[in-house]
Amino acid sequence: MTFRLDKLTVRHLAPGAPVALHEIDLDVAQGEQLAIIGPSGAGKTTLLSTLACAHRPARGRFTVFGDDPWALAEASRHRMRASLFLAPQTPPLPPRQRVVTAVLAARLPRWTLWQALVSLVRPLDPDAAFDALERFGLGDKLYARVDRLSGGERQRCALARLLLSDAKAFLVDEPLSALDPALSQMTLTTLQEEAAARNATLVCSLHQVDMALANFPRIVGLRDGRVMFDAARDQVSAEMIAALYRNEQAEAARPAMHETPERLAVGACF
Ligand SMILES: Nc1ncnc2c1ncn2[C@@H]1O[C@H](COP(=O)(O)OP(=O)(O)OP(=O)(O)O)[C@@H](O)[C@H]1O
Repeated sequence: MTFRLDKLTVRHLAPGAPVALHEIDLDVAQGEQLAIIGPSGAGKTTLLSTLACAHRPARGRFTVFGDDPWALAEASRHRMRASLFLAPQTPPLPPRQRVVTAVLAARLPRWTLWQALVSLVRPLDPDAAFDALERFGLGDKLYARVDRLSGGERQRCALARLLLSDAKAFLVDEPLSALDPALSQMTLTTLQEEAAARNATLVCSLHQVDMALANFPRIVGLRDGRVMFDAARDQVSAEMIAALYRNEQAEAARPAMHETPERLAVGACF
């Protein structure tokens, strides 16, 4: 089992921040691939960073590869984190770095300090970086500067890092937000093929419900920090999706579209 969450509650540290995840139950087996969907603010990013051991839960039980990360010594937790690759929505890549160096940074945990320093000046394995970039259609950007990449190129550059990591679980936050449909499909296919090839677990948050349903066997719907459903994709109905994305505030503010004759008549009288 990669992740086991039992009634997990997570609160952000900011003063007055509301609970971001409420009593989440979630088991994810090693090698499983699932998509997390839900409206903005549902808690998708918080869930992914909790799985990456970046947020200490407030309550509940949480294990990663069978261990509670927050019961481990810091050094052991750090080693555990090296098996978890979190790809944030906005990747924190050094802007002035060359793409090749940024991608090879995935190898840092395996390198000595000397190798890391040498690679900053003369990249140690540019062929590996090229191969990883090429799988995301970015081979021609190998020696470009990170701050000259488009938003979508930067996102894929960060995902190319994932291919060079030793991670056993990929936690990918909205990887398609800056990509056109063809690149979106290529990106998901590459992530899924890599995960399957090394039996890594893939948890991916997506705003594109159609892409989630077309590509992932298991779908978790999050709303207001709660799991609304956790189902095989063929069990996810249009009604479940509509309920997940129902915008209560907008509905309350919108005037009724189809007034009944009685209500119209009453309105006309007063
Ligand atoms: N650093 C933070 N401090 C305080 N509250 C936060 C912080 N980050 C997120 N939140 C709050 O936690 C809740 C969940 O946010 P989160 O970013 O996990 O949602 P999301 O589903 O990923 O949203 P989106 O689809 O817009 O990226 C929201 O109410 C958000 O305002």
